[in-house]
Amino acid sequence: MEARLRTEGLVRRFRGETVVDGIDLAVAPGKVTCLLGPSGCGKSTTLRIIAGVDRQDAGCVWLNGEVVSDDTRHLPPEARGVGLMFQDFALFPHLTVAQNVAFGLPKRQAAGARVAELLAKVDLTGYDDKHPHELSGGEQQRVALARALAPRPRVMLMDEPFSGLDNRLRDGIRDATLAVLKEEGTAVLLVTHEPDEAMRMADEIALMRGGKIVQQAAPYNIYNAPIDPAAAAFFSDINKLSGVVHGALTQTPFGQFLAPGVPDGTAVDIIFRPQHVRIDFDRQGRGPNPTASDGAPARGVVQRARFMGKESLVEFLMDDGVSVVTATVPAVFLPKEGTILWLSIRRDRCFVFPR
Ligand SMILES: Nc1ncnc2c1ncn2[C@@H]1O[C@H](COP(=O)(O)OP(=O)(O)OP(=O)(O)O)[C@@H](O)[C@H]1O
Repeated sequence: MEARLRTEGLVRRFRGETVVDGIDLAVAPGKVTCLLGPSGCGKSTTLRIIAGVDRQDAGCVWLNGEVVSDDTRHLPPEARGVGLMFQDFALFPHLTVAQNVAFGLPKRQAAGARVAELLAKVDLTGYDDKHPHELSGGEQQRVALARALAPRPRVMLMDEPFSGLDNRLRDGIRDATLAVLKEEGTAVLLVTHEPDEAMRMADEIALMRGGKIVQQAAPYNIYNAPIDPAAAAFFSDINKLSGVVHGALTQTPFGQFLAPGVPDGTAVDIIFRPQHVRIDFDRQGRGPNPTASDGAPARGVVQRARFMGKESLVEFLMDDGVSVVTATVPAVFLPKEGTILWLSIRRDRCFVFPR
C-alpha cells in the first residue's frame, strides 16, 4: 500500500550541529511507526519538520503522495492536513467537550454526528457538555484524541502523547487510542523515548541515535535481532560475555559460539538478555545435559539476588572467575548468596558483535 507519510534525506542543523541526519521514513495507512530513542537524538525535531512547524535544511516530506516540503516548497502546518497530538494536549478550558472536539471541523459542516461518533469511539458518550476541568487526565487525553481525529486526518503525528498520564491509566489509554487509530485507517508517526510504549504501540520501530535511524523493524525483530549492543541494551538489561575469535568460533563459559565472517584475533561481545537465561540445580557437580537450543550449561555462584515483584534478578559469578551473568527468574525463587547453580542461554537469543 502506498505510504501516506514519507520522508527522504531529512537533515536539520542548529548552530552548525546536525541533529537530524538523513531521515528516511514511510508510514502506510492504518500503520503506526514509533520514532524511539534517547533524549536529544532528534525525534521531536523530525516530527516538527513533518508537521511543518520547523523546516529542514535538506530533504523532502511527502504527505498523501504530494510533496509538502522540499528545497523550494514549504506548506504551512495548517495546510498539511495532519492531526497533531502532543504531550501538553491543552484542551480549550472555556469550551465544552463537544465544542473542543468540533473545534477543528469546518464551520459550515454539521459537526453533531461526527462529534457523537468520535465520543463513542473514545468511550465518552454523554460527556458532551462537560468542561475539561471536570475530567480526569485520561478522559482529557481521550477528548484530545477525538479532537485530533475529528477532521479525519489521514496522518497523525504524536509526540510523547501519553507521558502526562499516570502509569495505571496509561496502558488503557494507549490501547484505546491504538484501536481508534486503526479503525480510522490513520497513518501514525509516534515519538517516544520509552521502549515499552514503542513495543506496545508500533507496527514498526525506527530506533534513532545521534540524528540517524540505526535500525528499523517490527518490534519482535528489533528486540530479537538488534543491530548492535546499544540497540540491544535500549530494550532491557543485557549480559555481555567477552571472547576472541579463532576459526570463526569464540570460546565462552557456555561453550563455543559461531562468529561467521569475523577475522581471527578479533575481540567480540556475546550479548543476551537476563530473561533468556535458564537456571537449574547442581547435581553433584553436574548440570543439565547440553541441548541444541540451549547449548552447554555453565556453573555459577549467586552473588546477589534482588526481589523485583513479579520476578527476581539474580547475579552470578561464573566458574571462569571473570564472567558475570544476570538472570531473571520467577519471584518465588530467591536463591541465597553463595548458592551454586547451572545456567544455560537460549542460543537463538544470543548476539555476537565484534567489539
Ligand atoms: N530550536 C532549536 N534550537 C537549537 N537547538 C535545538 C532546537 N531544537 C532542538 N534542538 C537541539 O536538537 C537536539 C535534538 O532535539 P530533539 O528535541 O529533536 O530531541 P528528542 O530526541 O526529541 O529529545 P527529547 O526526547 O528529549 O524530546 C537537541 O540537542 C536539542 O537541544
